[in-house]
Amino acid sequence: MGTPNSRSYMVGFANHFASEAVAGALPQGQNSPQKTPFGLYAEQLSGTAFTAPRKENFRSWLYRLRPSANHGAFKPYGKKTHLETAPFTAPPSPNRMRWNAQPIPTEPTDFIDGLITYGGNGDVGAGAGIGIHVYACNRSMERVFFNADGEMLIVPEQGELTLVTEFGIIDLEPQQIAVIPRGVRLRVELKGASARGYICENYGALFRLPDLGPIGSNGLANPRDFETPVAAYEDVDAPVELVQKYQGGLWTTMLDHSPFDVVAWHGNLAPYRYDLRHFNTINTVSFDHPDPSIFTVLTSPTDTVGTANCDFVIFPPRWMVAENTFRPPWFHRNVMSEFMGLITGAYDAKADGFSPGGASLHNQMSGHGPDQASYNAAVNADLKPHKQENTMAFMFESRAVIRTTDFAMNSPSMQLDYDDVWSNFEKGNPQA
Ligand SMILES: O=C(O)Cc1cc(O)ccc1O
Ligand SMILES: [Fe+2]
Repeated sequence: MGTPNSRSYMVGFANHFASEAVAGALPQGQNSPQKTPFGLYAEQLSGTAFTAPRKENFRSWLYRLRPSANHGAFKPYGKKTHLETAPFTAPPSPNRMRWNAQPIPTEPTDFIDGLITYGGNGDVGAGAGIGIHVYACNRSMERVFFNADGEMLIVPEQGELTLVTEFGIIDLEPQQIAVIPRGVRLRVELKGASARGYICENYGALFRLPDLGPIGSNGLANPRDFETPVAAYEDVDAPVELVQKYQGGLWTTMLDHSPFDVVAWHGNLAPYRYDLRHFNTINTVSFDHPDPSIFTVLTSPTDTVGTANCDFVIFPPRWMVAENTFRPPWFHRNVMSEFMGLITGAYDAKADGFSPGGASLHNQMSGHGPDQASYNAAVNADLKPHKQENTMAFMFESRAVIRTTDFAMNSPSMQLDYDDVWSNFEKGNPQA
């Protein structure tokens, strides 16, 4: 399949965009005229209920060569994968967990077959919670995928990708992220020999920018740094497999044409990418280590104000200037559950053992914080301004406990001695 070459983006977050790959393809002044330009098929794609309040309402109109209804029955995918979906039924573990990176497969493996679920929470059927996956693959997809269960936040750690979508084409590299809305057809192509990264599958409310409160009207992830591709389409009449994830199961059917046949579209539901290096980091210039919510890039809220279905939080390069302060993350026990990954470099709370492609899970109320080497270095540090460089860690933080899969629990990459990073701290001495 040939990939069209156009690579242009429109900027802004949740904008109402309009884009046409062929001039005149978008109907003017209405969505579904009796006869559309060029005989294209008008189709609405809804990301929220028709009746969602206007500021929460996301939908787009697509104008395509064929209706996407033009397909046969889906059959169960058949092949065994490591993909799982909430509700996760294994008893949740109170233990802290950490994993080394998953190896790149040796067998030919594309993005679909390279998905490995670590865990998640909530219930896909109820539209709440998240699934947490890693992808590790060594082949471009020669088929098409869509996820009916939720939007996908893709966080590459290794390897550049081309994301061919119904809305256009996104180039994606480590330190950038992309969000693919629920249902949007996707072909993940590799630019190099392999690729690896993380995925947060969001069954709940759509990701959005967090409120800024007293920070004001600018800062953190700025809306203009989000990029949505312009319309680009394939006119290919050849068989192609279409795989969907539906209520946790994978299903497959054959199409006789490329589903990337959207010539024009308009609306506010569309894939986007964001470069984490554009994050405008806000932090203390006086003392103490603030809560990590200052690093929130995107949030999926719940009905309980301030209590997220998922916060996507990053730990970007930044100046550390706090005076008379223990600068790394403190010891803490959190009501929210924390899944972390590392895109590059080292993380300031973990001197070693947490490596790029690796992961950690600190579930609700589990005590965690700096390891001993990080602690000792921080209490003895000369507190001059210090630039924390070459680092990019992230966290998927969620209101509900993250239940792990059997695969994650039994993976050889799991570090069975993780508890030891906190076992040898010297006792405090109030008598001293
Ligand atoms: O546990 C972690 O490393 C993530 C984290 C970072 C931080 O700066 C404060 C709290 C927190 O949970
Ligand atoms: Fe934490």
